[in-house]
Amino acid sequence: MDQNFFQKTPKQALEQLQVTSDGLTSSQAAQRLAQYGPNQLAEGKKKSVLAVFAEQFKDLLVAILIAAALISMFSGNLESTLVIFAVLILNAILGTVQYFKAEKSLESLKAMSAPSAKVLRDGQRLEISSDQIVPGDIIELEAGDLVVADGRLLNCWSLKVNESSLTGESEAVEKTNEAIEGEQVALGDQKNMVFSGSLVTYGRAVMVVTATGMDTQLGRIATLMNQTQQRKTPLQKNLDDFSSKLAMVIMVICAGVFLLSIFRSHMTILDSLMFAVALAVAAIPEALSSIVTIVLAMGTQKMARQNAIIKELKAVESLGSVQVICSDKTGTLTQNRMTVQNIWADGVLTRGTDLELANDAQRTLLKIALLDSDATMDHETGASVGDPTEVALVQLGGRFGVEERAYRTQHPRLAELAFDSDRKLMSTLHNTDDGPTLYTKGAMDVLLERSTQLLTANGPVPMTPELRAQIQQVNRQQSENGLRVLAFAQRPMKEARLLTLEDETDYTFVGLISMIDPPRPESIQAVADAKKAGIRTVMITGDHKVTATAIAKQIGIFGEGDMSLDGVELDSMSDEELDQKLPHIAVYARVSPEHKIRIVTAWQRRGCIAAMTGDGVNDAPALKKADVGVAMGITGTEVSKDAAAMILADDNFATIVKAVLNGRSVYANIRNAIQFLLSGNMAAILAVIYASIAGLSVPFQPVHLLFINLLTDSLPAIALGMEPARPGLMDQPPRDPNASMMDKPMLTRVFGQGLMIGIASMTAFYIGLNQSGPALASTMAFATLTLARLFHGFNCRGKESIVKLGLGSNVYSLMAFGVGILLLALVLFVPAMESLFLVSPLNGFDLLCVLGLAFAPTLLIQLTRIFQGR
Ligand SMILES: Nc1ncnc2c1ncn2[C@@H]1O[C@H](COP(=O)(O)OP(=O)(O)OP(=O)(O)O)[C@@H](O)[C@H]1O
Ligand SMILES: [Ca+2]
Repeated sequence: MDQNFFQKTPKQALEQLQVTSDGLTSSQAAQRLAQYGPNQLAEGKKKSVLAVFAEQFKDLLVAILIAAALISMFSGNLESTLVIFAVLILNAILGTVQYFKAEKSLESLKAMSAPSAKVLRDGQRLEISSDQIVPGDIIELEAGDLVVADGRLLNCWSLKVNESSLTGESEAVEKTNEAIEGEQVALGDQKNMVFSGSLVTYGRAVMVVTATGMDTQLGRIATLMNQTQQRKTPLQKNLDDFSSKLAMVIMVICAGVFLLSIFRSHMTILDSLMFAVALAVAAIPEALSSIVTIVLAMGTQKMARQNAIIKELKAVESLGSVQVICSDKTGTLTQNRMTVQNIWADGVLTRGTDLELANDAQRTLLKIALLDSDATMDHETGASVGDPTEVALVQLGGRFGVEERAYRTQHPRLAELAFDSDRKLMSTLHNTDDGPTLYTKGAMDVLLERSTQLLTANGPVPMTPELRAQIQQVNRQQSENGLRVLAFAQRPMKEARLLTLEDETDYTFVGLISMIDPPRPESIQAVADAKKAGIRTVMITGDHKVTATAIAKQIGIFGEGDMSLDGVELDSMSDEELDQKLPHIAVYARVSPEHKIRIVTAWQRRGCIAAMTGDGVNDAPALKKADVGVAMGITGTEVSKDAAAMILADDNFATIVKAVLNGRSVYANIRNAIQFLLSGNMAAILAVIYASIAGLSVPFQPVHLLFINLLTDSLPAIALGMEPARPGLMDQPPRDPNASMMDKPMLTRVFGQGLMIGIASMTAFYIGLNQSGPALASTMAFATLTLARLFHGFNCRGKESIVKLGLGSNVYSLMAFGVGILLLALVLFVPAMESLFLVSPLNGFDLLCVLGLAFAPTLLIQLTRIFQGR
């Protein structure tokens, strides 16, 4: 295809792409999708099943196991060798399956958060996933959108685009739709083209797609993007670190045990080696890292079902330790359903419900409200499209039987300056009976400052300090009731022409309209829940300070000793002063997105983990800076979603608090699972070390330990990961984000519980030894160790006794226990297993001993808890 679309006029571009201004037909689109493929960048080649399978063997542990298998083979124990290899292969298969499952779940999360585009097809405006876009599609762009394909601009209104991902230039570029002459024009100078990967920072436009997927400029320069590669979370990195340290310690101990066996117990080298191998196998927690991954993945899936879509796995962990949530007001804490309450013009305040248009000033106010707005409404059904603030205005028009559509056809819009939250104004230019007039609406304080006149029923009068004070008085009174106040003004223009920001001055102030945006009922509960959980909620809003404070009081964010700041006050504060007041500032009002970075940085300077919400284009940097950046799924811009770590599918503040609860419970569950696995391993380690010091034979064969570590221990560990959130979890302060999971209490528990289970196993060993010999001793020790660890699963569900926890409150743990018993019975009682698992038959007495000894540690732990009233 001819690439030089910049030389063509919009009409020529449409012709060449064979599309009308109604967009492609759906059959055309389907055909082009088949021809050009989905609009996405090729990701780094996916790993093949075989490669992933092979990877499972690249592990220190596996090397040790292979060594064990070889040693077994040379000692004439071929069955053992076969079992070890079988187990290794089984483990590798499980690991492979789990890798692809985790990848799939990550992909489905990614699909949920994929950018969308507003496209015109069959003359209809649709919102579709960006990968469905094809060449020839007509796409609408507005501030906050990501450009998802390359395209020629057909029409644009003050469009500014940030192309830094392509050109490295961080300043936004202004675009036009005029054709450009010349053959060779650098990308940066193709002002009538937009490119995939850029961000719309300002204005609006309509483009026709000229290239998609790998045909885009980004596709050409992009080295293969390996987006599916998941980065490890801090916890996973910590555990990797722990594992490698553990491996070192184990090797040292193994060497010690080996030498001890040879020199003190005068064992053969082969037998001594078996000791060392048993110890290594006993100590290495094979299943640990996969179990952490599984629990994290299950956690994100649960969160997604509750409307919190996790984009970065590490957000799950950070959520669990969040100490402060900085939230937008409008739409997140409040319903974003605005209804006009009062209007003020020409010195008269009237209720929105019972007002009649008494004079010209009021009529002008309504006219500006309807013309200087993009919202539309079907006045029969009440269905509306657009920004809720503007919908409220259109609704107001409806109450007088004035329909915005009729007005807008009568006075077409000649030019506009779009709303942005930095400026807090929106302006449009129209032809009126008095010639071209600029209409502006926006924040009261901004607009009043720029007004030199006031419109009365008898025409404009000069603005005096008294009039100003009167308007401010009305504004304050409205805001104190939590109403959002919008101001309206106009300005005659000499000629109809394109607007610049300098035109927004020298206004005739027309009036005020105040509207109510009630808090979401769930917000009040969620803020209270967060508070109980030691989490501070802070409101950050573009709205007026008085309005914001009134709402913050209603929701429970603003309490005794708290204060509110506005953007100007924040600017005048030094960092030291801010740091000092920070804990008491409940509301930041009239802030621009740049302030958000300063606020989040201040909290982080205190060492706090901060979550921050954002929806606009300019919120992206703050979302990236926060520990958990939270974007709005419904009202959020694509740019903000791109920058966030979590997306709220329902825009609801309460969902953040729910996600925090889930984050905490995932962390607690992982900790319990780790404690379970490590204490079980500790039992085996202590038993093996004891046997080697006492000069006994090896209590466990490698195959025994593998059976426990990979099968009977994995199930309860996963069940622990599925433990439902404890009711008291949100009554505690957040955990210290810097504290290691392997803290002293944890290690003490691991050692203590491991010691108990180890003693039980060795007692069984001695009983077997006395009854018959090493073969029975080893079988009894193995059976006791397995069973005791299965029982121990119940102890690790929490710190409370099982009476308090309720045996049935985690059915998975019961199921895991049942399956574990079944597997053990299979090994002990099916004759064919005897030679494979090196077990000898147990009689009734042996079984009774095993049962009693295996249950003893759990009984002891549970009784202690009951006596302690836990
Ligand atoms: N569509 C609009 N046209 C003109 N002015 C607007 C419009 N929407 C909001 N404003 C004004 O700009 C101010 C800031 O709006 P902005 O959207 O940045 O924040 P917000 O939605 O009020 O609060 P939050 O940041 O909590 O979502 C508002 O208080 C209002 O005065
Ligand atoms: Ca906002």
